[in-house]
Amino acid sequence: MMERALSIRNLKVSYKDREVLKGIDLDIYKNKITAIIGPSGCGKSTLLRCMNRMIDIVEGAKVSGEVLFGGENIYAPGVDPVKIRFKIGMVFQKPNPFPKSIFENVAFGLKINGYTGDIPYMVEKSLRWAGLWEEVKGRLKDDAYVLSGGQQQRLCIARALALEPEVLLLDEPCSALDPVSTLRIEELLLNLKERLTIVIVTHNIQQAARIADYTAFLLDGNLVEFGETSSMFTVPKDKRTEDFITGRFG
Ligand SMILES: Nc1ncnc2c1ncn2[C@@H]1O[C@H](COP(=O)(O)OP(=O)(O)OP(=O)(O)O)[C@@H](O)[C@H]1O
Repeated sequence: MMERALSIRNLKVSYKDREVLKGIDLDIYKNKITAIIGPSGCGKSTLLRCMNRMIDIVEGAKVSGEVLFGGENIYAPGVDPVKIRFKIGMVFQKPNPFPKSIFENVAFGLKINGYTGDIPYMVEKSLRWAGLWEEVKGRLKDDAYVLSGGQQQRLCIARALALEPEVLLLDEPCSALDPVSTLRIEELLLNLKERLTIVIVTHNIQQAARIADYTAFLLDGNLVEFGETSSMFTVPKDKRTEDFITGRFG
């Protein structure tokens, strides 16, 4: 049987009194790319934010159910969400480098984490993993904002990778990027899955088809269908999945 990086069990989320995730059960397999797709407002970002307790910082959000990581529920009492986020990293829609140098952006997490090893080595390694090293090696002291949008997004990926996470969550990481930068990120994710597990929220069906091993289709807070991308996109089990992936709604 395939190993799971995360197991989500009966996950429910409400904002104030409105339930937006209505009991999700979903397994995220190790060293695979899982895409979460569905129409706007169906709960994709909310589900992703539950996977590393980023949801904790959303005001008014109430979570019930379990997210098992290494056999332990990350919502159990006493679990430190900060530690969880080191192991389950996240990259957002809009590239959000810190107002610091390229080097310091990648080194930041290591420093606040009290890392005592070789920081320059880790910075180089992370930038290589993120496919950015060759482009920035001569200007590590430059401000991160001099980089293009696509490079900034790869820098944010490098920043997350520096902490050697087991899982990387990406919330529409390419939606602010041009097609060439988008393809570079996709290529990068395909290479990265050898090292870690990837979950990506995307509004781009073609992107899911290109890179995801598994796809989860959400609709109105429910998981309608989950399975191998290749079979879901050729023979969807549910009529609603078929309608969505053929562009009839959403
Ligand atoms: N902080 C919040 N407070 C109240 N309601 C929220 C909050 N965040 C999201 N919602 C609502 O919860 C529902 C699910 O939102 P979510 O962002 O998870 O969906 P999504 O599928 O990622 O949407 P999109 O594709 O448009 O980003 C939506 O109806 C949204 O308006």
